[in-house]
Amino acid sequence: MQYPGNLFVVAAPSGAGKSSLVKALMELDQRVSPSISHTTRAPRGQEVHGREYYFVSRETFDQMVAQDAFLEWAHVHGNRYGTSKHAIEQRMAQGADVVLEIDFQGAIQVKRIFPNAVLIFILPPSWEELRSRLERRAEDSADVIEVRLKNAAQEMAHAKEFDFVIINELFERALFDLKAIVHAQRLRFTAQRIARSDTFQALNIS
Ligand SMILES: Nc1nc2c(ncn2[C@@H]2O[C@H](COP(=O)(O)OP(=O)(O)O)[C@@H](O)[C@H]2O)c(=O)[nH]1
Ligand SMILES: Nc1ncnc2c1ncn2[C@@H]1O[C@H](COP(=O)(O)OP(=O)(O)O)[C@@H](O)[C@H]1O
Repeated sequence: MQYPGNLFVVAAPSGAGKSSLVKALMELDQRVSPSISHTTRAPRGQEVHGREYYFVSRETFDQMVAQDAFLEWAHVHGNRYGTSKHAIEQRMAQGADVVLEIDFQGAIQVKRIFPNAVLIFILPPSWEELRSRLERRAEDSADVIEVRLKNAAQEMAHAKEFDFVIINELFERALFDLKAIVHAQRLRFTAQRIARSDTFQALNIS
């Protein structure tokens, strides 16, 4: 499937820093817009329905699955998460760059539908640091943190299926890497458009 904007998919084990990095990217770059997923997980302290996620019941989620409303969806850490077609289609049709913050299963589904999607995996610098970030974030119970750490190894085994891997040790350095990937993709996209169209004419370049 072709689309006029760029699609970036960011995945990482819980606590590696993907939400912080994506948020910082969007503050610096107004051309990137987020996709708001649906989830059956309960909201955390500061989360707002329609901002971080659409928090829905399992029944509503299953109904949406039955209606084919999701581009992709997956079971993650005991809950369901999905990208609704509605969340991204309009912005993509307008040519916006959209960033999906989803798990590796979703990322692989998206790449099948949109082969030009850029898959970016964020790794923590160490296991100790991953655990201490989850603990310092102080949003999840000890049980939930253990489930997330247990799932992290399996998630990280899929990093090799991604186009880019960023190690989020120093935050500013990782943000620089993420900006560089977005920038490089835009340049590649321009080259692809020129290769398949009369872009020289459209730009008035003779
Ligand atoms: N497949 C899929 N995964 C999602 C979606 N939205 C969020 N996720 C992933 O679900 C996992 C859990 O997300 P969340 O509960 O917000 O916890 P966090 O990873 O600690 O921020 C993360 O790997 C998210 O990237 C989605 O729409 N589809
Ligand atoms: N490079 C970093 N160094 C130290 N702490 C970080 C770094 N990146 C993110 N964090 C912190 O780690 C915690 C987890 O980050 P978050 O973005 O919520 O991760 P994720 O979305 O991958 O679960 C947050 O408290 C965040 O402020």
